[in-house]
Amino acid sequence: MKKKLNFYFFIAIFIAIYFLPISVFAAYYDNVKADAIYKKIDLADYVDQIEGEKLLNEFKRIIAADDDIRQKLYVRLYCWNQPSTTDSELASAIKYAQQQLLIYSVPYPSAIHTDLLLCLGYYKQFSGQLDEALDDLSNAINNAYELEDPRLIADGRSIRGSMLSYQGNYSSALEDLITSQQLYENLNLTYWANDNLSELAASYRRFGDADTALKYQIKLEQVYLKANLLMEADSINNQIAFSLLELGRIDESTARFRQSLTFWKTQQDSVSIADAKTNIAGNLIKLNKIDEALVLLKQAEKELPASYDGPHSSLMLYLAQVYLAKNEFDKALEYSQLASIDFNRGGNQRGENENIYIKSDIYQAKGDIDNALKTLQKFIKIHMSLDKQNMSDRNSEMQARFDTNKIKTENEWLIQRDKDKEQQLQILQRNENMQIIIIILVAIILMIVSVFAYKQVVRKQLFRRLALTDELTKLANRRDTYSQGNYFLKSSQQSAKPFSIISFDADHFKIVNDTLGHDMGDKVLVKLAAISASMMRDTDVVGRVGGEEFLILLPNIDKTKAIEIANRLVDTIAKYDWSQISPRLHQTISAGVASYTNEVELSPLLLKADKALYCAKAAGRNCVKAE
Ligand SMILES: Nc1nc2c(ncn2[C@@H]2O[C@H](COP(=O)(O)OP(=O)(O)OP(=O)(O)O)[C@@H](O)[C@H]2O)c(=O)[nH]1
Repeated sequence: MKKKLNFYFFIAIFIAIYFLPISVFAAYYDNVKADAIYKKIDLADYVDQIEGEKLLNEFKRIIAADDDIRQKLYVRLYCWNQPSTTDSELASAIKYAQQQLLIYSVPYPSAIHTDLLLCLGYYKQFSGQLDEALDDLSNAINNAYELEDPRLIADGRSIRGSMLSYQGNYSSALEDLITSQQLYENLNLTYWANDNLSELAASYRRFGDADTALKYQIKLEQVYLKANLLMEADSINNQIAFSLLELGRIDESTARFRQSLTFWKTQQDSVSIADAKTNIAGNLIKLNKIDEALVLLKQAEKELPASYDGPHSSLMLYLAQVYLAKNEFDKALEYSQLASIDFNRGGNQRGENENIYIKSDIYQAKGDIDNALKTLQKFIKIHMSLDKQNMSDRNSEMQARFDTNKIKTENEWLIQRDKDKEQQLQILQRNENMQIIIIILVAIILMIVSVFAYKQVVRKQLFRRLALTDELTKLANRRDTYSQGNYFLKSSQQSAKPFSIISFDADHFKIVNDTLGHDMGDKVLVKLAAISASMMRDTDVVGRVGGEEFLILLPNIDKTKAIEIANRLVDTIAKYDWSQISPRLHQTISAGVASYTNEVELSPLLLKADKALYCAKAAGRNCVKAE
């Protein structure tokens, strides 16, 4: 029993020590994997949205619930990777960002809070909440500067720059986009540097510098095609088409829009197909192919959701133009009104002014001179203010171009600060790794020590057993038998329960040795031991106390019962088929029984048993006598 307990104890220690490093290892491995996934998502290093979602789910699955740092990274990634095509998707994306902002409001500012604020502003601009979006983005950028976090500054200024550029606020847009461009390049974030460059190029185009835009765009298209980034390549292909259009190269522009239509047909993306058809139709209108344009626009109208206010505003404007050309003035006016809604929602002043101009044409064609004049006056007013802004933008653009040295110095300082922080983080990470290695080493040492300790205990137990066992018969030896006999005697003294012993001895054993040899004599002794041990209870002790003398200890057995047991043993041995050992062998034993009366020690009881055994021998052997 004790032996078993020891064994289980060591097994338990072994398992604990064995599994401790395994769990530490598993956690460490998961973290390494999670960090690699994070990097992949952060660098946009995946083929499409589906792969992106899979990566995000895998990241969530493997990070531990109590891993605060990675859980925060998950919230940030999740915020940016929500679906945002429809109005309801946009609303739920905004809601998620707002809820998380409340959760992570302390400490302020923090990287997660800043990133969530950027995320919120990003979605708000697409849902038409332009002023709020600008506030959120600007606050986030201020926080990013306070945190001296160049990546967040770059993200914030890139998003704000794109938004301002779309709205026609070129000077601020260029300042933002040039800053973010340098930061992305310094941080070696190639994907985002290219993405930002495409916005920068679009800004030049909108600003009237389509040549510069085209130069950047053609280069970018090569980069994307080489990297097999087909979505990005298509996006830049569209930008190139717009630049070509602005440069009056309408056929080349149309060919590129058609190329985009083919691409989206293979992708079976109905919204993007509708967008491509709208763009082609816009070019067809310029070529006066009105009917052809109308077919495409009607197809697009069925698929393009109004929440896509950019492409949708163009669709509405083109439909207004087409119906004007077809002299269907009411319809033209209706679409012009819808275009106004889109342009105002997206804050696109340039677009809205173009729409106002067309509206004035519609009124004029309708013969409504009053409204035609009013609308035209409105157009001139806005046009002049835009022109003024354009002038100031041009000055600012010059300034922005000359200011790049200042921006560069500021950015370099930021990057250096970021590198310092990165170094500190690496040191911390190294320390963490060291701790894990130490835990593993200590566990291995403990494992080795416990294996040795276990072996030592097993060996000790073996020695103990050998010291108390008779080598030939494997019975308890004389020392052990007497020691256990003393113990039973003491128990009987205390409990007043009976205790008996049987001393037995092989009859004429000398003759067996002399005639059959000592080896055969040994076999007889082993058999006698086996027969007697098999006939006793587990609580009895059978020991070999001399050459061919044995002693049986019978706790809780009185004299009558002991005599009965002794007789049964003598009979069994006498009846045993000894010819199995040697043909003419017939072995018997004589036994003496003694029971505890009031002996203080074992020796008087042994003496009594020996006396009885002597009597049995004297009585002719093969019998039992009791004292
Ligand atoms: N084979 C073998 N013989 C042993 C061993 N120990 C003692 N003996 C022998 O046992 C014999 C004991 O002989 P005795 O004491 O004369 O008694 P006996 O011949 O059995 O005659 P009774 O006891 O009077 O019936 C001796 O010949 C011992 O050598 C042993 O371990 N192996």
